[in-house]
Amino acid sequence: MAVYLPVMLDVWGKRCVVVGGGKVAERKTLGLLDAGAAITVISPVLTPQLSELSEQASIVWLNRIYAPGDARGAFLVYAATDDPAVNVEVAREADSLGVPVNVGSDAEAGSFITPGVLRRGRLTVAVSTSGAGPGTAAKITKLLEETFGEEYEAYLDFLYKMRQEIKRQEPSLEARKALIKRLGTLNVLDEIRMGTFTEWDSEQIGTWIAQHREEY
Ligand SMILES: C[C@@]1(CC(=O)O)c2cc3[nH]c(cc4nc(cc5[nH]c(cc(n2)[C@H]1CCC(=O)O)[C@@](C)(CC(=O)O)[C@@H]5CCC(=O)O)C(CC(=O)O)=C4CCC(=O)O)c(CCC(=O)O)c3CC(=O)O
Ligand SMILES: NC(=O)C1=CN([C@@H]2O[C@H](COP(=O)(O)OP(=O)(O)OC[C@H]3O[C@@H](n4cnc5c(N)ncnc54)[C@H](O)[C@@H]3O)[C@@H](O)[C@H]2O)C=CC1
Repeated sequence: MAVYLPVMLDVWGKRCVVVGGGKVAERKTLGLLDAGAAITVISPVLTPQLSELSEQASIVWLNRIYAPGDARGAFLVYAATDDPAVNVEVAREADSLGVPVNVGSDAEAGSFITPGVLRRGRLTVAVSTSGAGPGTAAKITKLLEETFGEEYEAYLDFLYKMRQEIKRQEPSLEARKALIKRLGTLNVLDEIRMGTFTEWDSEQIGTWIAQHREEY
C-alpha cells in the first residue's frame, strides 16, 4: 500500500497539463484553476464547462488526442482520459521526465493522488483515503464543511494580519511566541460567527501588542 505524503504545492503560474476533457478532467482543472495554475487541456472533446473556460481563455485547449512529448516542460500532469492504456502511457512519459503525474483511472499508476478539498480563504483542508474510497473522501470533506464554516475565512485573515504585525513589531522570538499564543485565546471566531466582530485597525493592533508585550 502506498503511503502518501501530504504537501501544499504552489502552482501559481506553473504550466500544468490535463489529458482528457471529461468530468474527471473538469474536476482536476477546476482545482488547478483555484490555485492559479496555467492549464493546458489536451482532448478532442470537452465538457460544456471546459469549453467555456477555453472560450474565456482561462485554459489553453489543444483539440487533439495525447501525443508523446505533451508532458515535456510541465510542472504537473493529470492523465484523465477514459482510456486506461492512454493514461498509463501519459504516466510513463511523465515519470521518465521526472514530472509528477496523477492517473484518474488507477491511483497506483501515478505518483500523486488528488484529495477532497475544503477551502475557507487561507484555510485548506485536504482529505484522502489513499485511494481506497474516493466517495468516502468526498463525504468526509462535506462533513468538514459543516464544522469549518465561512467564518474561518475572516478569522484566518485576522490571524494573518496580526501575526504579520507581531513579527514586524516584536524582535524577540520568545515574546513573539507568547503574543501569538495569546492571540489564540481571543474569542474572535465566536465574534465573527455572531456578527459582532469589527476589524481591528492598525492603532488597535498596536495597542493590543503593546499591552500584551508588557504582560510578557
Ligand atoms: C485515486 C484517485 C485518483 C485521483 O483522481 O487523484 C481516484 C480514483 C478513482 N475515483 C473513482 C471514482 C469516484 N471518484 C469520485 C470523486 C472524487 N475522487 C477523488 C479523488 C480520487 N479518485 C483519488 C483518490 C482520493 C483518495 O481517496 O485519497 C476526489 C476526492 C478529488 C478529485 O477528484 O478532485 C473526488 C471527490 C471530490 C469531492 O466531491 O469532494 C467519485 C464520487 C463522485 O464522482 O461524486 C467516484 C464515484 C464513486 C466511487 O467509485 O467511489 C474511481 C473509480 C472509477 C471507475 O469505477 O471506473 C477511481 C479509480 C480507482 O479507484 O483507481
Ligand atoms: N479519479 C476520479 O475521481 C474518477 C476517475 N474515474 C476514471 O476516470 C476516467 C475518465 O472519467 P470521465 O472524465 O468521467 O470520462 P469521460 O468519458 O467523461 O471523458 C473522457 C475524456 O477523455 C478524452 N480522451 C479519450 N481518449 C483521449 C486521448 N487519447 N487523448 C486525449 N483525450 C482523450 C475524451 O475526449 C473525453 O473528453 C474513467 O474512465 C474512470 O476510469 C471515474 C470517476 C471518478
